[in-house]
Amino acid sequence: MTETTIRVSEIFGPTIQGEGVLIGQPTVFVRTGGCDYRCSWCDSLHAVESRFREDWQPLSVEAIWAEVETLSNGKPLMVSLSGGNPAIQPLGPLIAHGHARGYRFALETQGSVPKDWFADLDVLVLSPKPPSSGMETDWQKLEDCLSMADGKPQTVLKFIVFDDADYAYAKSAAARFPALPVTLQPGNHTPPPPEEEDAVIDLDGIMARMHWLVDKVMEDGWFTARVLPQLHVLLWGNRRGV
Ligand SMILES: C[S@@+](CC[C@H](N)C(=O)[O-])C[C@H]1O[C@@H](n2cnc3c(N)ncnc32)[C@H](O)[C@@H]1O
Ligand SMILES: Nc1nc2[nH]cc(C(=O)O)c2c(=O)[nH]1
Ligand code: SF4
Ligand SMILES: [Mg+2]
Repeated sequence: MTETTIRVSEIFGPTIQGEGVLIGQPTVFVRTGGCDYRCSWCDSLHAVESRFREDWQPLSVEAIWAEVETLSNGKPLMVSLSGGNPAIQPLGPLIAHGHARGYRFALETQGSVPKDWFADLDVLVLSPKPPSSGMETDWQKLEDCLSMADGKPQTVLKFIVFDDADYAYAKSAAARFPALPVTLQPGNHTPPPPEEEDAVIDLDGIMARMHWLVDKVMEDGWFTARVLPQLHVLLWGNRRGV
């Protein structure tokens, strides 16, 4: 038994990873509760805002693991750690527990809270936030995240792009870390009210921004970047738990 408790908003899957370099890969999500950011367009407010706190459960590693094993039918796969900011939770023991059973771990974070256990991950997705989010990037913290990872996990940058200013941010942030692969993801303007499970998505808007972003990247000649939609949003809209 470990003493660790982790604040969990939801555990779901298996589903496909809908975003970034692992797009399409089967995975179970462990979404932690709580975030040090408040992005204007956050699509996961049910795991961010403190008014949903009572829905977040403090769970032991064993309890989380029982759910992951049930969902994956005991077959090792990639576990996606998201949130909220999963970096504010003590996830080291969970990662060790899963690795011992043949599972792998990818973490999604904005890069504001470095942790030494980042080095134990298989994939680290850093998604620093562009101007449209209303957040400020602490570049030192982002660099500290990379130092903690110590070159061990596959590390990638994922930028959300709504407009020209976001694109310029992605371009200059990527230039700071020339060794890291980049994915660009058009923003989804219609995060659902967290109370509403099935809010209608602005599919035309998402497709228009995807086209705009592809054109932009081609015109700019940024041929090392990958442009990807949120596949799960195209398939299932803003539904939770998919
Ligand atoms: C909900 S966040 C949780 C992990 C971490 N807090 C972060 O932001 O990286 C998971 C991913 O969704 C992205 N995301 C959040 N809201 C979005 C939106 N409205 N449109 C597109 N991507 C969004 C984030 O940038 C991040 O890459
Ligand atoms: N299928 C699926 N893919 C995802 N990629 C990132 C997600 C997230 O909310 O962190 C997410 C999610 O919630 N579902
Ligand atoms: S950092 Fe991630 S979880 Fe936190 S508010 Fe921004 S998008 Fe949402
Ligand atoms: Mg999401």
